[in-house]
Amino acid sequence: MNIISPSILAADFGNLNKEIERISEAQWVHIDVMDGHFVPNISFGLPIVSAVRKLTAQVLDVHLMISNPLIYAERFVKAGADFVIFHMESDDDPKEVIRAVRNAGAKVGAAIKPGTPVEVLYDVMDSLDLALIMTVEPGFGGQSFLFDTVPKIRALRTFCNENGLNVPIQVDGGINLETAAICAQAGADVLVAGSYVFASDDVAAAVHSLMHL
Ligand SMILES: O=C(CO)[C@H](O)[C@H](O)COP(=O)(O)O
Repeated sequence: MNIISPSILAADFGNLNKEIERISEAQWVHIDVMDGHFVPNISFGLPIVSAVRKLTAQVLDVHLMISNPLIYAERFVKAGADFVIFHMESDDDPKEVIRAVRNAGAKVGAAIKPGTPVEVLYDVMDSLDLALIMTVEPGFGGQSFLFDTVPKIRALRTFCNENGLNVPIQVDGGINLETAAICAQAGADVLVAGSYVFASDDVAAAVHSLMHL
C-alpha cells in the first residue's frame, strides 16, 4: 500500500477545516511552505502548520521551499510538523539542517528539484527519514508531471537496496492515477497529490485509488 499525502496547496483555504476532513482517508497531509525567494511564489507558513496540527492527528510532512531552512526548522517542528523536508539546493549546509530538525524532535527529509542529479542525495541518505524527488519544478500546483524524473526514482531505490537503507522515497508534482503508478513502479513509497485529490468529487475514492494502485 502506498502512503498518500494530499498537498493542501490545492485546498480551499477558506474552508480548511472541511478540506482536512475531506482528506481524512489519507495517512499524511503535505504542507508546502514557499518563501518567494527559493521559489517564485509565496504560499503560507507557521500559522497554517499550527492550524492543521489542531485539526488532525494525521502525519504532517512540511515541505520547506525556502532558502534558509536552518533558521526555521525548529519553529516548524514546534508548530506541529512530524517531518520537516528541506531542499538540498537551499543556502544551508544539509548536515546542519538535518541535525537541527532531529534535535527539535521531528523526522527529516531532503528534497531535490527536477534538474538536480540524484547523486546529491547519496551523501546524506543514511541520516534521512525521507527523500523527496520533485516531479515538477517546485513553486506551483497543477503542473504536468516531468517524465524525465522517473530514472532518478529508480536510481535512488537501487541505491537504497544496495546500501541496506530503508528510507521512504516521496514524489511530488503532477501525480494522478497514471503518473502515480509509474512512480510506484519505479520505487516511490509516498505519493503527494494536490490537484488530483482536491479536484475530485469523491476525495476518499481518489485517495484510495492512489493507495491501492
Ligand atoms: O510542491 C508542490 C509545488 O511546488 C506541490 O506539492 C505539488 O505541485 C502538488 O501539486 P499537484 O499535485 O497539483 O501537482
